[in-house]
Amino acid sequence: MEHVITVEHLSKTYGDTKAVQDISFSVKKGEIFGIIGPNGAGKTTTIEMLEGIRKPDNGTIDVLGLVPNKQLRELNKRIGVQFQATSIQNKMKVKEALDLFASFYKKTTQKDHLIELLGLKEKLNVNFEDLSGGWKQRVTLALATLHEPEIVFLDEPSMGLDPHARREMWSMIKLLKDQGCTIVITTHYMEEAEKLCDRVAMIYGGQLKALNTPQELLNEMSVNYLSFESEEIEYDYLLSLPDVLRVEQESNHFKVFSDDQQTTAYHIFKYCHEKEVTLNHFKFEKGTLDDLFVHYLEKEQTA
Ligand SMILES: Nc1ncnc2c1ncn2[C@@H]1O[C@H](COP(=O)(O)OP(=O)(O)OP(=O)(O)O)[C@@H](O)[C@H]1O
Repeated sequence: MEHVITVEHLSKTYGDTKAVQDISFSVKKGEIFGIIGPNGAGKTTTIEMLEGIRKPDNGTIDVLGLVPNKQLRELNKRIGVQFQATSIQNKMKVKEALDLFASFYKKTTQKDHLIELLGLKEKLNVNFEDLSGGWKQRVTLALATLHEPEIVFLDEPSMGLDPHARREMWSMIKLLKDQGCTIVITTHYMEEAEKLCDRVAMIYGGQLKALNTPQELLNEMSVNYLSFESEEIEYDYLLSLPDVLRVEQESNHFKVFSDDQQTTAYHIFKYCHEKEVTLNHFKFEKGTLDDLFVHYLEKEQTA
């Protein structure tokens, strides 16, 4: 598989803040690659170094055979960067914004196709300020892709969107992928990473903590759990059971993470039967990247 981005030992410090520390990864041609992590993890710093906007302190970056911060003009012909909605004039009509951005590039044969693809036709004469958040994001996505870039960089593209608009944004991004575009996206919405990305790099405190497909990450980490409510069962008892990795308790609601859910469930039911303890809403739950993330954060805090 061809790699379009290769990053080796990348670091960036602001004063005392180590924003990115010794990160290495590669992005494959045609994939949706997610950089995920909580606020302040180093996602924006990382993606902006790939875009050539920020200069790394250490390490190397190769994007389409170019060094981003040194060959920015060449790079900008081949990559697309989604601008923040705030960088577009409010009184500008959608059509005017598309025409303006198209004038920056030689190759903009995509314009009509994008209008069609992103469903922008009905909004062409609407002022940017009068669009909803979801439509604004569609427009900025179109502006980023007018020149048929090989890679598109999206920094938190569904930030502030309602769940419906967010799903629509995912469909748009998948359409771009279907056209052969490679997409690098930062997000702190774990559901977005799980549903949209082919592979995700999980960063926290500027460090790369994990890199894999969302499914493999979940498989590796045993984040499936038993969920139930009980007034009488004890946290320490649950934690003492064989195969149990950890237990989360919020008042009478328990999540029991186990290497062997069937055996753990058997022990819990047997105990409850013998002690006449009542369990409610017992379920076998599938873990999500959210659970994986909490797991990582807790590991960090106890380390
Ligand atoms: N220009 C800057 N000057 C000083 N510190 C900065 C600068 N940019 C980012 N930082 C700090 O570097 C760290 C990483 O920030 P960054 O914006 O890359 O993280 P992020 O994961 O994108 O977070 P968010 O989701 O909140 O934007 C944070 O501690 C942040 O405060």
